[in-house]
Amino acid sequence: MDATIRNTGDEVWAITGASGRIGTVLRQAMLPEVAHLVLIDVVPPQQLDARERAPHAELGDPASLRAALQGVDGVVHLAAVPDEADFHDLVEANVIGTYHLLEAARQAGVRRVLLASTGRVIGMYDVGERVDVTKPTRPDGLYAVTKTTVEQLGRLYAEKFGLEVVALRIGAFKARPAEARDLSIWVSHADAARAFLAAMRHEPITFETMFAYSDNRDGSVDLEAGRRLGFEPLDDAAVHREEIPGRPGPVTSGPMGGDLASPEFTLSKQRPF
Ligand SMILES: NC(=O)C1=CN([C@@H]2O[C@H](COP(=O)(O)OP(=O)(O)OC[C@H]3O[C@@H](n4cnc5c(N)ncnc54)[C@H](O)[C@@H]3O)[C@@H](O)[C@H]2O)C=CC1
Ligand SMILES: O=C(O)[C@H]1OC(=O)[C@H](O)[C@@H](O)[C@@H]1O
Repeated sequence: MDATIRNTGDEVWAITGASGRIGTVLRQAMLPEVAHLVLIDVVPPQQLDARERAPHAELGDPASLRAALQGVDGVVHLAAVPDEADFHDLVEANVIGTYHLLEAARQAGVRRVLLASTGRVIGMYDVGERVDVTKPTRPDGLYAVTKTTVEQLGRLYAEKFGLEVVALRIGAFKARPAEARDLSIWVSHADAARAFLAAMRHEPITFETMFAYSDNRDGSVDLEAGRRLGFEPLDDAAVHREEIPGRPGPVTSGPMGGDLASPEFTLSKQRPF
């Protein structure tokens, strides 16, 4: 099977969660690559370029998503509750919201959808284990459970309905690594942009899963799945080790999810019943 990099210059892409941390960075990286960008967020995106539009749409309203996705070739789906929270809220935004997004994309004739997953879907593996995308998920909390479902919704929409879907398991997205755990899970802004652009351009795609991490020398996820799609990360958290308060070494024991994998963290976010 010959791999090709698609020329996307005349395409229209949409970003959900466009006003958020990752959305703001991807918006800048993607605008030069396409004809138009459609920005979807409950927080209105600021300072629209002439080639950007921001229709009112939200995850809870599938008809609004379908209208916003008319004429769109590719979607980057970032909008979510992005961390541990009450399970009911996580399911509504991340599971039902992603179902609405995928179904709206199918109805609107979108070709490709990139889904934001997280490294926390493998957060119960011990640091030091080498994890590739073929290993079973071991979510470190209820947020991560909803993201494993996001991945499986993507697989279903690819295999049953013919959408091209890539699930990107994003690491800790920060301008610079800020704590010991980041030495293994950091993804720089530039590498995140490289990951999403590669996933959008590569063909052919049916359903793929990849890690969107920087090339951290202390990392323990296998980046080969992304490399096969053309993602070449260029940054390494260890280069910035001296800038991290306390100049820590890499974490050498415990779950990859760190403190986020503790029972207390998850329980503290749940509405009691
Ligand atoms: N920041 C990180 O280090 C990581 C993020 N991720 C995932 O990447 C994605 C983006 O994360 P961030 O940019 O950090 O989050 P963020 O919270 O900064 O941005 C999310 C955006 O989605 C919007 N949004 C939320 N609910 C919405 C709804 N119902 N309808 C429309 N828009 C809605 C919010 O207004 C916000 O602007 C999330 O799916 C998150 O789970 C995964 C791994 C690491
Ligand atoms: O594992 C982590 O630290 C990251 O995982 C995520 O999925 C979260 O969205 C992000 O806020 C965390 O920083």
